[in-house]
Amino acid sequence: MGGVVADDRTTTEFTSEIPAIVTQGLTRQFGRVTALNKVSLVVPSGTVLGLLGPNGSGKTTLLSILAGFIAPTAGNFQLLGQSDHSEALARTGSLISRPLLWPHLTCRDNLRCVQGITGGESDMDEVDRLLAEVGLDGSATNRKFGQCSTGMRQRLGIATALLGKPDLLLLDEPTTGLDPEGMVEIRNLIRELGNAPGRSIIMSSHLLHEVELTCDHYAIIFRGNLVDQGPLTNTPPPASAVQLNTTDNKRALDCLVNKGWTASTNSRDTVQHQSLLVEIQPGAEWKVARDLAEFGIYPSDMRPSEPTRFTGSLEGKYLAAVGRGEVEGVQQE
Ligand SMILES: Nc1ncnc2c1ncn2[C@@H]1O[C@H](COP(=O)(O)OP(=O)(O)OP(=O)(O)O)[C@@H](O)[C@H]1O
Repeated sequence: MGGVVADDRTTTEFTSEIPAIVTQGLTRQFGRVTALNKVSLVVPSGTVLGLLGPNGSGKTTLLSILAGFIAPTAGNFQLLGQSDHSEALARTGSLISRPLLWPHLTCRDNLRCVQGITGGESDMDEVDRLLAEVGLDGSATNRKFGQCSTGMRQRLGIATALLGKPDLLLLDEPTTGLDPEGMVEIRNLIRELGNAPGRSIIMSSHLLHEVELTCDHYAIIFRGNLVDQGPLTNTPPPASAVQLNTTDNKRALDCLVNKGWTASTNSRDTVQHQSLLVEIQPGAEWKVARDLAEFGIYPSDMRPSEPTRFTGSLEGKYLAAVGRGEVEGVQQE
């Protein structure tokens, strides 16, 4: 696979103070369905942000609004620091659905056609550079699109998004439908693309580990609501966790969070159903019990939790955010 052409400067030097994207109260109705509900998201410049959420949570809707394909019902957003999006959209590349190109044309001719359609001059240097960048150089260049594998088609789709050297890339589930090897290749490609100076990327995914492997920021969207966002740090998992139940888990969760505990509903708990999971240091169960007792809440059941349920990981953040959404009754209207 060809590498991304980058100069000596580091990404950090290019990281602008101006975020790549700022949305304020972004809302989109489809009839009675609220696909997106007052989403206020910040994507720092120069980052690769993973937009996580279960099926139907609003990821495609958000990306489609940012790409200028559909309008929000309410709210607004700045793209590359600009509220007037036309200029910023010229610096934005997107791959929102599967690439639908011409099956009887080669990869090279397909890319050249898209270059023409999107207003670029015929620039074969750019076409060949992009084919190399996404790993479609060599014999792949002249393969007909209809004879390409799903992974190759996806690469060509990404190449179309890269036309015009965009500063911002919007990729909707770029690894969906690929075999494991193809997934790894596309993830590596996205990481490489994200290393280009000043470039920001949002990729949606419903795979936690994919976002962990590929991205440096995350945002979690649940039933149209943004429930968490932040940087992805490689913090080691906490030493321990405890699972507990009370007569009012919703109130107990609020109390624990107020007391500074990292706690969530344990949605993997198929036995106790919606018990709580609290991140603790070994032997600190008594502190949790003490803090709950302050609110007159007494755990009916406390037990050590499996290590995979630790809440410091992205999985923990996801379960906590989705758990909060469920506890708070986040709904699609
Ligand atoms: N054009 C449309 N007309 C009606 N409802 C729509 C339309 N587009 C999306 N929706 C609804 O909006 C909600 C969010 O859909 P969206 O496709 O944005 O979610 P998603 O997170 O991208 O899901 P997936 O991972 O399955 O692609 C869903 O309830 C969906 O049915």
